[in-house]
Amino acid sequence: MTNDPQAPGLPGLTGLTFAKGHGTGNDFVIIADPDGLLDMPAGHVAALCDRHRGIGADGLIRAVRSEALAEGRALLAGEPEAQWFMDYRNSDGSVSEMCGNGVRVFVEFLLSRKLISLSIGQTLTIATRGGAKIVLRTAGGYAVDMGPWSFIQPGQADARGMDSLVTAGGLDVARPGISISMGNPHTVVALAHVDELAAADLTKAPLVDPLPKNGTNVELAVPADPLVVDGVGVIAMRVHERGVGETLSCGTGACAAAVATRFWAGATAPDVWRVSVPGGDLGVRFLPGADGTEHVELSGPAVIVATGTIS
Ligand SMILES: N[C@@H](CCC[C@H](N)C(=O)O)C(=O)O
Repeated sequence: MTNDPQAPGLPGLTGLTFAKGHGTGNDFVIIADPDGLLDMPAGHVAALCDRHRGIGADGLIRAVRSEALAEGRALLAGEPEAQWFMDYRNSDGSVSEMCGNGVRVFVEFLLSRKLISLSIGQTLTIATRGGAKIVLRTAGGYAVDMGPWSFIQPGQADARGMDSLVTAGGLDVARPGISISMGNPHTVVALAHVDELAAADLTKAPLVDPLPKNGTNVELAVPADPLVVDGVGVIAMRVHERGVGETLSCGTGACAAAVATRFWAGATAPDVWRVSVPGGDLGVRFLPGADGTEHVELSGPAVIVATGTIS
C-alpha cells in the first residue's frame, strides 16, 4: 500500500471486517485474524487509525491465536491457557508491549465475535508482548491482573525515585519525573493542582531527560487533597502516549500514576486507587501475586461501538 495521504480509501485492506471499541475513551480498531494471515505493516495501521482519512483510533488491536505467531508460541510454553494473543499497535504503527484499556476491549471483542465464552465472575488469560494477563469479567467491565510493576531507571533515581526531568508545554519549568514499567514504559510527573493539569499542552510530546531507552508515555498526575477518600486514593491524570499523542485515557498509565503516587505517599498509602482521566474513571488495586511479587490490578469498562467492512 502507499502512504500517500491523498490516496483514496485504504488500498490493500479492502474487505477486511473490523470493530471499533473503547475503554474510557481510549479507542481502538479491532481486527480478528485467528490464523495470523494478515500482514499489518506500520503504514496500514497508521492509515486505519487516521482520524480524517481512515476509521480513526488511538491504536489497532489484532486478535490472533497464540499458536499462529512466534511471540504467542513462545509465551504458550509457560502459559498454556493464553490461547489468544493481543497484537497491539499505536496509531503511528509502532508496536507496544501492553495496553491496559486495550486488553479489556480485546476480551469484549472476542466475546462479541463468539470466539470465547466468559461469564461474569470467570477469568481468561490473554497473551501480550508484556506477558500473560489474567482478565476477570465483572458486572461493570473487566479487572485485569497487570502483573508486577518496576522502576525503569533506578540507577539514576534520587531518594524520591525521581530519575528524569520532564519539560511539557504550558508548564513553567521542567518537573522531576519517575519512570515506571507496567510492561510498557511510563514517566509520571506530579503536579500540585488541577489548574496546572488543565494548563498543560500535550499536543507535543513532553521532553524527558534522560529518556528511557525504549521511549516513554508521560503521565501528568495531580494527587487529590485530601489524597484518600473513604480508604481510596484519588488522582487526576492526563497522558501523552508514545506513538499516539494525548489520549482520553491510558490504563497502563493509570497504573503507573497510582504506583508513583503511592510510592511518594509512603507506608500509610492505601492499596486501592481511583484514577480520573478525561475519558472517565479507572480503578487500580495493589495485591500480592501468586509469584510472590506485588501485582497491580486495573479495572474499568470496555465497549464495542460499531462493526464494519473496509470498502
Ligand atoms: N493506551 C494504552 C497504552 C498503549 C500503548 C502506549 N502508547 C505505548 O506505546 O506503550 C493503555 O491503556 O495502557
